[in-house]
Amino acid sequence: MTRTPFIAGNWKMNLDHLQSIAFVQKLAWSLSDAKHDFADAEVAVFPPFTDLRSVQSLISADDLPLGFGAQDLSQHDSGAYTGEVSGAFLAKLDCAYVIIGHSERRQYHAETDEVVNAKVSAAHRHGLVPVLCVGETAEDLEQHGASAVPVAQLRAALDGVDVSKGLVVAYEPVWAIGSGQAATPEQAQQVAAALRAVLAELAGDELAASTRILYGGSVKAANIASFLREPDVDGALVGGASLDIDEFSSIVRFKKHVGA
Ligand SMILES: O=C[C@H](O)COP(=O)(O)O
Repeated sequence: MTRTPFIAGNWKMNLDHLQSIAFVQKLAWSLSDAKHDFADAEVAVFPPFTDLRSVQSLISADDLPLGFGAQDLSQHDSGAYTGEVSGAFLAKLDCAYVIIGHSERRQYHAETDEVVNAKVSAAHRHGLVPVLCVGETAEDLEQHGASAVPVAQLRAALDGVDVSKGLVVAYEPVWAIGSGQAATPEQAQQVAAALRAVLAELAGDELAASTRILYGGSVKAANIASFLREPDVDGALVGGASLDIDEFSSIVRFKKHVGA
């Protein structure tokens, strides 16, 4: 089973819609450099909602080799939910992916496992592939080890969910996000393997073997190769470094062939 490596750039709350146009143009130019072969990696950016229309137009008009998605969606499809954005609207904008359950949503917006679960279903209703984030805090790590909380979050998020409708999992230890202190590749592998075992239990070996599991948390050009060498790590969800075109391009250029 071959899994195409996936490098995802989560811009978080950075770059307005005008900046996003210049950024995507420069990024596409940087990635088109023929000296570097990145053809085996799928690359996607996750801009703020307000940039999506601009990014969509640019990617489609210039046929750029970039995917894109949103950073969140509502668990509801429409109605009196002021400030929320429906998966239906994201699908209309050609989003392929949507990040769900990022630790910043869990922490600052009180998103529970139940809400995350409802959002995964909402994404599937609209044909979007969830990039489902799970990860332990420093306290969790100390008290329960690395895998327990991410595994529990994955089980809760997928309760009643048909994984065959599409899924990417992102393992992001909370303490590694934006800290400059990435997890070790060994820890990323250990947790990714535990997550894949849960996927096998819930959805069968074939789906587990074809589902991509990313690592996220202080990924940069200097450490991406060490993560991608691990057999169960299929790419990265990149935050800060995705806002630096040279750095992000260098990350993308580390390609990897997973499986056989
Ligand atoms: O979604 C991305 C993660 O939160 C990682 O962020 P970071 O690369 O800035 O540590």
